[in-house]
Amino acid sequence: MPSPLNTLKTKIFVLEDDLWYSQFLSYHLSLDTTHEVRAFSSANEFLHSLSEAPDIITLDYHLPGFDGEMILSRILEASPNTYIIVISGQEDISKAVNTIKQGAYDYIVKSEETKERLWSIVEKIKQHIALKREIEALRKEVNQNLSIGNEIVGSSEPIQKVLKLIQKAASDDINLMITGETGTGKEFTARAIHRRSSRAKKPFVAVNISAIPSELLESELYGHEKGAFTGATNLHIGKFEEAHGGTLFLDEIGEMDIHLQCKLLRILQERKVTRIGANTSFTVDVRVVAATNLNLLDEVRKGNFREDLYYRLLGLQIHLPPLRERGHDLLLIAQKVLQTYCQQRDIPAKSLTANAQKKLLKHNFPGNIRELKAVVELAAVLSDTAYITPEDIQLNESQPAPFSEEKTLDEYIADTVQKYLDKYNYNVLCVADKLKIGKSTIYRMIRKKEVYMASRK
Ligand SMILES: Nc1ncnc2c1ncn2[C@@H]1O[C@H](COP(=O)(O)OP(=O)(O)OP(=O)(O)O)[C@@H](O)[C@H]1O
Repeated sequence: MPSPLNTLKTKIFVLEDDLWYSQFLSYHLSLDTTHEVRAFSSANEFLHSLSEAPDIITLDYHLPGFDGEMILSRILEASPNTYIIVISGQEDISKAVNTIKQGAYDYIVKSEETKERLWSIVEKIKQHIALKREIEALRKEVNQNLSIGNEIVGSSEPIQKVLKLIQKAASDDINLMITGETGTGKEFTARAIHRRSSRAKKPFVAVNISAIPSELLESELYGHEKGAFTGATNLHIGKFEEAHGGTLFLDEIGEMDIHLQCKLLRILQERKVTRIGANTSFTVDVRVVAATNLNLLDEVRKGNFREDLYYRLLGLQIHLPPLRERGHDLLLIAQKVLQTYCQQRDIPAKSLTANAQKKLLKHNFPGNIRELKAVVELAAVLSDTAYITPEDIQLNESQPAPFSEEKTLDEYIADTVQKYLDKYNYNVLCVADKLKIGKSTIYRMIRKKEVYMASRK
């Protein structure tokens, strides 16, 4: 069965002042019923019709009163995707070369063989066009599948903002800083961005800084030569080198030892890495995506994180909201996780009952998407039917919900003031204004150590 792409008509314009020859070409080209042929004897009328963007034009190069070169360039300007076949009464090799250099697809001299040559050129062009349309359709399909919204689902306002940033991050090569509580999907997001970036064909290398002892981190990141230190029995390629051309994801960057931060800053500035024990350095081209669940600016204030490194890494910042701030997105994610789980295990699809959904919505999910995923996957195992019921949902209720803790009113007030101080960079005047309280109240709370000028973790 012909593909729908191949059943589209091919629009062909014939520009020829010799009436007999024009009819000859048009008749011949119309023998294929998928061709839609239109003949022009006047260059003016022809030029006005270029907005119709024909697929193919046969161009008589020697129209009386018109310069063939000028018409050719007008066509290329007005309809750059049109294939132009120049037809000339005279054999002139240098003109043929020039027209093709200018952008014509082919050059035919009027002769006994014109009909056959024209036919085979048109067939070749049609194959090109079909291929182009197919590529275009595939590209659209791939882009749709790659649409970030298919992967990171959610319609809540915070997630819609995040999705916009992710799209920007994918189309630019700027460094990224992804922040958010544990399990909010920082690595998941970094991978999604990498897959959509110009570096997609190169590696994505993830390093969890907190999981590697400080004394090993340097060698892990930059590599070492054989014999560089006791125990270095083999050459070791560092993560920077491994990620060359691609993306290096530095998870929990806030946990990096302050001494190592200095070296990282230098490498990011110079883009050159020297393996431990080596005499020479080499250039690395990596996009660094740093992630943290700490308030890194706080760490800077406390002297735990270098300010210069902070700004070097910052680039574009994407903050992933916790699940409890994503409203009903939680259910969309749960359904997606469920669908993926069932597909991967080749088991019939399951869905959440209304009561199961309510139960999920009531839970606080301190472990965010990681916790939700574990809960939903376990529910899929426990459910014996096509439905997930509340009984299948096993929640770890030991974690208190944020406001379920019993506190005095003063403690709640102090908490609120602290949150505002953290949010507004410890600007007391601004916080006093926002909360409609006196600034002296805040200063008193600071003196009494009820609130702090840097957030307590
Ligand atoms: N939008 C999402 N849709 C489906 N699954 C997700 C999504 N975001 C994250 N996940 C899944 O949740 C789990 C945790 O995600 P990830 O490791 O990216 O979180 P994180 O913020 O980097 O966590 P941590 O701070 O602990 O390193 C992973 O299994 C990941 O596949």
